[in-house]
Amino acid sequence: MTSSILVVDDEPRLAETLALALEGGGLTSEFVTSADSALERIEQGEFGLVITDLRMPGRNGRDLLHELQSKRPDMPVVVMTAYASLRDAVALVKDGAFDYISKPFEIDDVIATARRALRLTQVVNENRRLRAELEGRYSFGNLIGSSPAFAEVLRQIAEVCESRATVLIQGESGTGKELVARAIHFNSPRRDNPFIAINCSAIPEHLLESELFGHAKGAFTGAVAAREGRFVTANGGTLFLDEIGDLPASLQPKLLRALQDQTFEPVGSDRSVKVDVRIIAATHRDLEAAMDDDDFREDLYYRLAVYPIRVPALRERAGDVLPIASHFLSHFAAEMTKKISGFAPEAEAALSAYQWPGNIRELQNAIERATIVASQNVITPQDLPGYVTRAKRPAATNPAVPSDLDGEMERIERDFILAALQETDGVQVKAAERLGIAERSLWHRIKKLGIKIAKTAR
Ligand SMILES: Nc1ncnc2c1ncn2[C@@H]1O[C@H](COP(=O)(O)OP(=O)(O)OP(=O)(O)O)[C@@H](O)[C@H]1O
Repeated sequence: MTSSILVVDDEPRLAETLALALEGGGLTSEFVTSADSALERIEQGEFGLVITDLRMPGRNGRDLLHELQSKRPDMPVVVMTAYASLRDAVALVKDGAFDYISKPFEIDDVIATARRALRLTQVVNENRRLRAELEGRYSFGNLIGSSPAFAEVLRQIAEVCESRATVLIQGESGTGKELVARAIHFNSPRRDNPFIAINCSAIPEHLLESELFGHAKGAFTGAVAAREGRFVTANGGTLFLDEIGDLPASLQPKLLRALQDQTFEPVGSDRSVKVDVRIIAATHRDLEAAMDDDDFREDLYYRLAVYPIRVPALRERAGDVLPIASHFLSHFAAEMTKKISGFAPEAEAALSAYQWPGNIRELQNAIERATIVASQNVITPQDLPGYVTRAKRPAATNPAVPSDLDGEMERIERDFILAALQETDGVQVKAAERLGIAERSLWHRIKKLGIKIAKTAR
């Protein structure tokens, strides 16, 4: 038990009395009478605190502290000493002991010190547990997918995670861009420092600057106190700028400078702040098209895209649909305590055939809903949303190898765009939504493919 205390004193009577007194205070404790037996005991059991006498024959309290610092760096050690060697005890606290107790002591003081030390152990353990959980959650193991398109993403994560290079993650909504960013952070040397995410499109323009860079007291109405921005909160770690394509033009130069020099001034302040932050940005927008339209600064784009990663849409990694669906099914079935063993073959066929314009997020929602409505021990097509089972697509078994891949791809793209426009009566915003792409990107494709839209249909 990590809340147990080990008392070490060469005077057996004193050691026993202290151990009993601690027990009397509601704490668990044991005692030993030498540093050697203490080390042996610690090897066998879990202790949350060691209280040791300083002067002992053989290895003394100082030796024990040093030994524990290398073997169990998180274990707090409290040293006890008679008044005459108080200076030594104070020196040991500077050296890393948690605290000291001078003999003779008041037992209540010892209990209070022990409680404080045990609380520290608890916090350290809790922190370690949470970190292990987070690392587990974002380790590569939880990024599901083995299709060639996704394997390339995993390879890129592994390649870039060790460096501090700025990464630009591009991909449609719901493809897992944030998960990729987290995987990079939690596999980087910065993993013990914060991962801070901010969505540039969710915060009004006038607040975004202070959100990112902080503000001085009185910088604007309502700024009653100075506040640190996300750049400072993320110091030493990673700042994830989601939807960077929506960063207002007015803030782009300031971000560029922060990226170049790791320096900026909080709003309303002329004092520069220097930070050490790794930037990972993501967008579902076509930034190159935005650059062409002068919506996004070219210099900022190149600063961000030092290492670009493109996360494929789910329809480009069709082989991953069923493994990801099964992952979500086990998750939701466990959460809802339902016994569902898998998918009926017809349900699998429907899931595989559907295009998933909303990508993994759409798949996740569909599986959550299916788990709720399922009445058998497998998911049947009736449990899936109607638009999934109704969607028709020719079976892609043994497709003929085209002699002109580019032409063929354009034909497929044109067919999908025309179908979406037809379904949405030519309303481009809706068609783009249906296809899971930005309206601007749809417009570019329409232009590129020379698709003619009837005048009435816009
Ligand atoms: N490879 C994967 N394996 C398992 N789950 C995934 C994977 N990729 C994404 N997910 C899950 O899909 C959901 C959407 O992922 P995420 O939020 O990272 O997407 P996004 O691209 O950042 O979306 P948006 O652009 O809308 O912000 C999340 O619940 C995430 O856990």
